[in-house]
Amino acid sequence: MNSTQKQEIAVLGSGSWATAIVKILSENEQVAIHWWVRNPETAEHIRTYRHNPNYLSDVEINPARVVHVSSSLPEVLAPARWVVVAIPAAFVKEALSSTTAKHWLSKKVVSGVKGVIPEEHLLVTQWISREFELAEENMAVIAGPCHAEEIALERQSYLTIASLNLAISEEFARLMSCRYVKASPFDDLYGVEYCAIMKNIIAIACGIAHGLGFGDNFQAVLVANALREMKALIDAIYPLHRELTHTSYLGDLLVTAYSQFSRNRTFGNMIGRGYSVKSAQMEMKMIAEGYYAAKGIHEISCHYGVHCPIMEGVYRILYEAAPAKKIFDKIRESMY
Ligand SMILES: NC(=O)C1=CN([C@@H]2O[C@H](COP(=O)(O)OP(=O)(O)OC[C@H]3O[C@@H](n4cnc5c(N)ncnc54)[C@H](OP(=O)(O)O)[C@@H]3O)[C@@H](O)[C@H]2O)C=CC1
Ligand SMILES: O=C(CO)COP(=O)(O)O
Repeated sequence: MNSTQKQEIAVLGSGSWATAIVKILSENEQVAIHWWVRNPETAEHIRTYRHNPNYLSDVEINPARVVHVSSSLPEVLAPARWVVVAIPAAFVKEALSSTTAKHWLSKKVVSGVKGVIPEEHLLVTQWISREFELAEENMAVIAGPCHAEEIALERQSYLTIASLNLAISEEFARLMSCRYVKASPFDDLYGVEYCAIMKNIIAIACGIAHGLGFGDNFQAVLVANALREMKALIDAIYPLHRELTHTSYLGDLLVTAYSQFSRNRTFGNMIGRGYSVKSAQMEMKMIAEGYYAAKGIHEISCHYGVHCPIMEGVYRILYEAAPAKKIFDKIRESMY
């Protein structure tokens, strides 16, 4: 690429994370962003007023970088070399259903999604790679402890760009680095993607514990035990020497487990306080990915025969209406 050529990037999704990614990428004058926003009225609002009306609405959208906002997926994909997916996992299949392999030809795909594709038991990168006939080496994920709300405030944040192909992670990490974001390349694509999914379930567990009246002492032990659980499952699925103290595993778990911005923790807190799943979901304007992930990870851990008492407990509370207090009494006994 010569120095005047732009990096054409499609960003798919119009929630908080897609908006934050658009903001980060817009800091780089070498990029041209084509933004897919599913609702045509929202797209029109962004084109006219340069703000997403529904999420991170204080963020100003820079027209010099965001050159195209559209509800047509084929239109947005056509010019792009990179495609960033930031749609909650439960809706990815439906959202991409208007496209075929020909729309994705030669693209490099970066997933910002932290969830499993329902019923498929596949990570988002695996599903996209299979569905649109892309090599796994052309896939990457954006991970790390980073809440969209803090990106809106330009608070110093760290991201990990993981791919089987280090050249891709390095190139995209450069595009995602700016004054308030340091993005680093990494090679454990599937380990990072699985951990990012599991930490959302653990955050729900932390929220439930808080809602039930447990304190910080209990939560610290819950998180430490949960980290071992995550390691046992990921090592069974993708055996590899990995230090879970890396920012993209432990850091991501900590921010979601403890942050005031965490959707999953907020959702869990309501469950612990006695809300039904339906009423807690209705209270939330945003998506708690851990709700869907609890089912996917339950099925995957059963398949691999790995005992995950904390994540399993969350699954039983959310999907089998098991009483939270009873499940947490058992978890309390089993932890050390
Ligand atoms: N928020 C964050 O800080 C971070 C989020 N992530 C991940 O990013 C992904 C996206 O989450 P996030 O941006 O937070 O989500 P939000 O809760 O902010 O937004 C929800 C998004 O889901 C869309 N949506 C709702 N229902 C449907 C549907 N039926 N079909 C298609 N789309 C639908 C909404 O579209 P509409 O507005 O049109 O209804 C909206 O764009 C998740 O996997 C999350 O884990 C990762 C890192 C940080
Ligand atoms: O996946 C996310 C951030 O990593 C979003 O979930 P939380 O808002 O629960 O942290």
